[in-house]
Amino acid sequence: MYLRFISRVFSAMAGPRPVVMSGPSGAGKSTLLKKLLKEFDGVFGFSVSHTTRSPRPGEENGKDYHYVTREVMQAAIAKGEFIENAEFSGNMYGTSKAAVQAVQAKNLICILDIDMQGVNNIKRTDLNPIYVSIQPPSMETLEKRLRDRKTESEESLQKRLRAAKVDMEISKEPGLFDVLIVNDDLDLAYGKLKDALLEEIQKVRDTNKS
Ligand SMILES: Nc1nc2c(ncn2[C@@H]2O[C@H](COP(=O)(O)OP(=O)(O)O)[C@@H](O)[C@H]2O)c(=O)[nH]1
Ligand SMILES: Nc1ncnc2c1ncn2[C@@H]1O[C@H](COP(=O)(O)OP(=O)(O)O)[C@@H](O)[C@H]1O
Repeated sequence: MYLRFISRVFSAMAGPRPVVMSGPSGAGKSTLLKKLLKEFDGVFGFSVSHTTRSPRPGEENGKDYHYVTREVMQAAIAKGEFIENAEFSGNMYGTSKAAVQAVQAKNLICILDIDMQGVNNIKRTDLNPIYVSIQPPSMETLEKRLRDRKTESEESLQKRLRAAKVDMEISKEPGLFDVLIVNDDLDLAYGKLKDALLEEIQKVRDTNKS
C-alpha cells in the first residue's frame, strides 16, 4: 500500500497524468483524439503504438503506428521493451516504454489509444492514467461507420464487430472507466471529452508557462 502510494507520487512527479482512450473499433477514438491533438498543440502527445497490421492509406509509419513484423514485435516484447501488448483482430498491438517516455519527456499529457486488454494490463502498472471509454450510440451505427470508413475487409469488419459487442458489455462495469462518452453527435462528444480533461489541460498550461 505504502509502496504503491510512493510510486504514485513519483509517477505524478514524472509529469501530467496520461489519458487512456478505449472503446470499440469504429467508435471514433482516432477522430476525437486527432481533434484534441490539433486544438491543444503543446499540451497532448500521442503514444505511438507498434502493430503488425498493414498501414491504411494516409497512415504514416512512426506517426500513427510503428509498423513491424510479428518477429520484430515478439523479440522486442521478450526484451521487456513493452508496457503492454495484445492480440486484436488477428494482429499484435502494443505500447512500448519508449513511446510513453517520448511524450512524458516533453511534459505533455500522453494519450494512449488501446483496446480492452490494454486497459486491463495498464491497470496493473504505475501509469495512473485517466480512463476514457468512447462508445458508439448503437451497434447499427457502429457497423455503418466502419463500413463507410472503407478500411476493412468483410472478414476484418466482422471480427471488429464481434469484439465490439464484448467491449460494449464490459465497458458498463462500474469503476472500470473514469469517463464514458457516447459518440453520437461529434461536436457534443468532443465537448464532453474536453470537459473531462480540462483540469489536466490547465495544469500542463500552468506548468509550461512558468
Ligand atoms: N492493447 C493495445 N491496443 C491497441 C494499441 N494500439 C491500438 N490498439 C487498439 O487496437 C484496436 C485496433 O486498432 P486499429 O487497427 O488502428 O483499428 P481501428 O480501431 O478500427 O481504427 C483498437 O481497439 C485500438 O484501440 C496498443 O498499443 N495496445
Ligand atoms: N460522431 C460521429 N458521427 C459520424 N461519423 C463519425 C463520428 N465519429 C467518427 N465518425 C466516423 O466513423 C469512422 C470511425 O471513426 P474512427 O475515429 O476511425 O474510430 P476508431 O478510431 O475508434 O476506430 C470514421 O470514418 C469517422 O470519420
